[in-house]
Order: sequence, then C-alpha cells, then structure tokens
Amino acid sequence: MAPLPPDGTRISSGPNGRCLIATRTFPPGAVIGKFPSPIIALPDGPGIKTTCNWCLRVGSEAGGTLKLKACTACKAAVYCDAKCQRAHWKYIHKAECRVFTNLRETLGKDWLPTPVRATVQVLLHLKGGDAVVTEAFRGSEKLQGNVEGFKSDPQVWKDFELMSMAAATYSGQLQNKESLDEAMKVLCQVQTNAFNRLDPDTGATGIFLDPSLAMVNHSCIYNAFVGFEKRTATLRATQQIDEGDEIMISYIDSTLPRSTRQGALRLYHFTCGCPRCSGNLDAYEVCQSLPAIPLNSFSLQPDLKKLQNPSIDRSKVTKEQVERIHNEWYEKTNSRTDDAMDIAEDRWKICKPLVEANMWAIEPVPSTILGLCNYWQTQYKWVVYALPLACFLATECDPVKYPAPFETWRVKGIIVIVQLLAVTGELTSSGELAKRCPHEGIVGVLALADQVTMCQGLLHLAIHHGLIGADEDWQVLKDAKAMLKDLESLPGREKESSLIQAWAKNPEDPQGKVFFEEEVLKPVKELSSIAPEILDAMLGNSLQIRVSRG
Ligand SMILES: C[S@@+](CC[C@H](N)C(=O)[O-])C[C@H]1O[C@@H](n2cnc3c(N)ncnc32)[C@H](O)[C@@H]1O
Repeated sequence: MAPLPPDGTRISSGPNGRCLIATRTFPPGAVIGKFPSPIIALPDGPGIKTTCNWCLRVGSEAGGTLKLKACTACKAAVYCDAKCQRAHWKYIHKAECRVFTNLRETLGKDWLPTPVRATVQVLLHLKGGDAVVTEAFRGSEKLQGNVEGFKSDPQVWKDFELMSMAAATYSGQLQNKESLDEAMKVLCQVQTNAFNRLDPDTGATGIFLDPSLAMVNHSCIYNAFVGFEKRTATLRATQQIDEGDEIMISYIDSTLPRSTRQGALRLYHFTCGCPRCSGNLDAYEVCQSLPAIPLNSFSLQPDLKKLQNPSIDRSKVTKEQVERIHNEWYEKTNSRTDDAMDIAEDRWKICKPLVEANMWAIEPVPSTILGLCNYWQTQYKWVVYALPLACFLATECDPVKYPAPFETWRVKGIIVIVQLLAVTGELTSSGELAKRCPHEGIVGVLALADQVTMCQGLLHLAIHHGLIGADEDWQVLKDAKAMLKDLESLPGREKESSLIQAWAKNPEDPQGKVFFEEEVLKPVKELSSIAPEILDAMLGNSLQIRVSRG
C-alpha cells in the first residue's frame, strides 16, 4: 500500500521517482499536511541522555529548561515525564531497552550513533511484526534506498557495513550474511528518507522519518518547508502552490554555494536540476525572482525595491570566488574550538571580498555574523554589541536568504533582537549603558528610542509570522506572547500600547503605521547600519573599539 498523502495532495510518479503533487491551491504559509506519527523520531546519538526520547524536547543540560529522568533499567534513555516514558516504552523502548543495557554492560557506553540507533529500531519493529514499519520498509511501495548508489562509493559502503553490523548485532539479529544485507538495506532506506530534525531554539539535532513526508522531493528553490514541534512535522507552503504543482522542499541549506550543495546532496544520489543549480543563481538572484517578496511589506525589511534591486557589486566577486571563499571558510574555521574572537577574525578576513561587494547575504558572511552575534549575546562585556548585529541579520541577510517572512529563522531573528533589547533596556534605565558600551552610535540610538515600544512592535511581528510559519506550541511563541502581555500591562504606557495594537491589527492603520515606522523600524534600521562598522572595528583591527577587547 502506498503511503497516505495529506488532503489536497496526491503521490505521483515522475522523472525523479515518486513525488507529492498539490490537488488544490495552497497560499503562502498554508499548512499542507501534519505528520504526527513518524516511524522514527530520534535525538542525535548522545542526545539520548539530554533530550526526552519521546517528545524530543531538550533538557536543561543541553540548553532547554526541562528536568529529565533516565529509564531505571537501561539508564540511558531520558524522559520529561511518565507519560512520555510510557508512550516510548510501548512504541519501541520495551524492545530497545535491552540494547542499551547490553551496551552499558559490555562496552560501558550509553549511546549509539544516530543511524545505527535508527536501524536498530527499524529491525526491532520488523521483528515484532509492526505493520506500518513492515509496509514502509518491505512493502510493495517501500521507501527508496538507493542501495546501488551507496555501493558505488567504497568508503561509504564500508562505513555502512560497519554501522549495519553494529545495528544487526545490537538488535540481536546478526545471524548470517542475509541478515547483514537486510540491515544494510534498512540503513540505506533510513539515510535516504529521514529528515534532519533541527531544534531552532537550542540547535539540537536528530532525525525524523515519516513515509508520506518522505515522498517530497528536493529543490534548492523550494515552495514548501518542514517545521518540527515535538513528534509532529508540519509541511507548509513558502509561496503559492497551485493545483498540479509539485511540492518541493530543500533537503539542505539552499543558500550555500552550488558545489557545496551538490556535495551535501551526494547522500541522496542525484544531481539537482533546479533553476538555482542550472543557472548557478545566488541568494540575491533567487530572492529577486520570487513572487513571495511582497509578503515582506509586513516585516523588518519592508523595502521591497531593495529586495528586488539590491545594491550589490557583482563585478567584485565572481561565483567561482564565492565557492573558493566558502570552501576556505569551511576548511579553515568550521571545526575550530579555540578563542571565538580569533575564529571570527579569521572568518572575517576570508569574507572580505564579499563584504566589499556589499554581498552580505551570501554565505559564509551571514554565518560569520551569526556566530559572533550568538557568542556576544552570552558575554557580559560584549552583549550590547550583539544588538546591531542581530538587527543587521534580520534586515540585510535573512530576508534575502529566506524571502518568506514566516520562515522559522526569520521569526527567531526578531526574537533575538527582543532578547537583546531586554538587556540594553535594563542597562539604559540603570544608567549603565554608556559605561558598558563606548560606541556613541549605539548609545545614541538607544537613548532616543523607546525600547519597550520597540519590543512590543517586534513581538507583535514575531507572533504574527510565528503563528503562520510554526506551531502554536512552539515555546518561542509562547514566551513571546507572555512577554508581550507583560509589556502591555505596564502602567503609563496606554497610548503607546494602543498605537502598536492598532498597527498589529491593521498594518495599514495610518497612525499605527507611522508610529511603527518611527518607533520600531527606524531604530532597528539605525542599529543595523552601525553593524558593518562594529564588525570592521572588532575584527578588522581598526582601533577605537578594539582597544577595549582586552
Ligand atoms: C526522500 S526520497 C523522495 C521520494 C522519492 N522520489 C521516491 O520515489 O521514493 C529522496 C530521493 O528522491 C529522489 N529525488 C529527490 N529530489 C530529487 C530531485 N530534485 N532530482 C532527482 N531526484 C530526486 C532521489 O533519488 C532521492 O534520493
């Protein structure tokens, strides 16, 4: 039996194998389908001890807030409450618990690499006769495995053999060559069809496999994206999808240079023929061509002309140079763990040609700024400087990289600005700001701004888009709503609150619109405009600010 597609779609066969086709129109942001019963939903290997093994919420040790308790038998899998533990026990842990007990007793280890654990789970489900898993992995419409493709790379195949041997051994099913072959087939199916499940709040990763969702093919110019909330994946349209259109998501970060994308797609054994790949289009060119641009009129980058005609100088950097810059950045800095400022300095040097060409949204520039912004956000002496960087990312980089304003990274970017304003707001009211930050530009903008109004406006924006692009249960949204409620109940702010609320209800409300532009957009833009100078001063060895880097 073929996997069941969501309402409004059908599974069809095409040149790229099976695919998901819309049978009606989906406007931008519409939910195409929810997938609440995955066959596999796992945290990454070591995450077995830091993430609830059922609902996949992250515990306090890994950046979340939950206190987690380990299974008393295997002492490896952790849970946030008894309900999650019972559900996981019933679904798989009853069979899997023994695997981790053995692992601890024989090797003193308490986790398995993610693909190995996923394969163990599938083998155990198959042995137990689970109908859904049997249909998906062995049925007439079984998941694609690309076995021949994997086999053609001897190194990959050798790794797969080792992983499959481990999975078959730990699941108690390594009897002969056939059982190893069976485990290898399962591993290939898992690798081809499981999604990387990235938690946008904590950065925790894991995998998620649902047979219907696995029917969606890839394009680097996607028209849909997948978000995860606990054990549910939601497929949403990023732009209008018409009846008969193929629904396509990006399996990888689509804003990376073409050769890097092709490298990442090797795991899936196809060469992408989308317009971004065939025309070697960069993030600006793709953004310019998308019908989703007008959605940005209600965003932190409402200047649609700027998105349509960016003022960048392509003559300064060829596309081949962009590829080289990205490779150098990745090879020289990606796995470094030394001083964060030294890494940022080296990254900045590598990015220089892109910066000089004003191509701030081309990777690896945004990743360089984001890395620094995340680091400064956690540092007492740098936290104020993170604010212009966050404003810059949200206005100059993210709208180009992710043109639909409801994509999770856009919403998250706004929330980071609010979090930083909460810090600078306190420093301003305690008179500490100028002492902590000698940069007159930042102090000047913040002195004139009403930072509470800024937070209110930004929170309204984040909630508006968050409710389109993410689940209502998303903790970031819940926190944003609670914070907005607190701010709106502050005494003496009735006038500001009513103007912002009027704008949030109707962005065309003339008074509310002017108020939002003056009180929220203008200071965000001013802070954003300071970012290049801060980056150059901190990382490019120009003196003024760097003196205090100490
Ligand atoms: C998750 S599956 C998608 C469903 C798959 N087409 C099927 O028939 O089962 C991923 C596989 O689909 C194929 N695929 C996905 N996107 C593709 C594309 N843009 N071009 C060619 N093949 C693609 C590749 O074989 C890839 O390994």
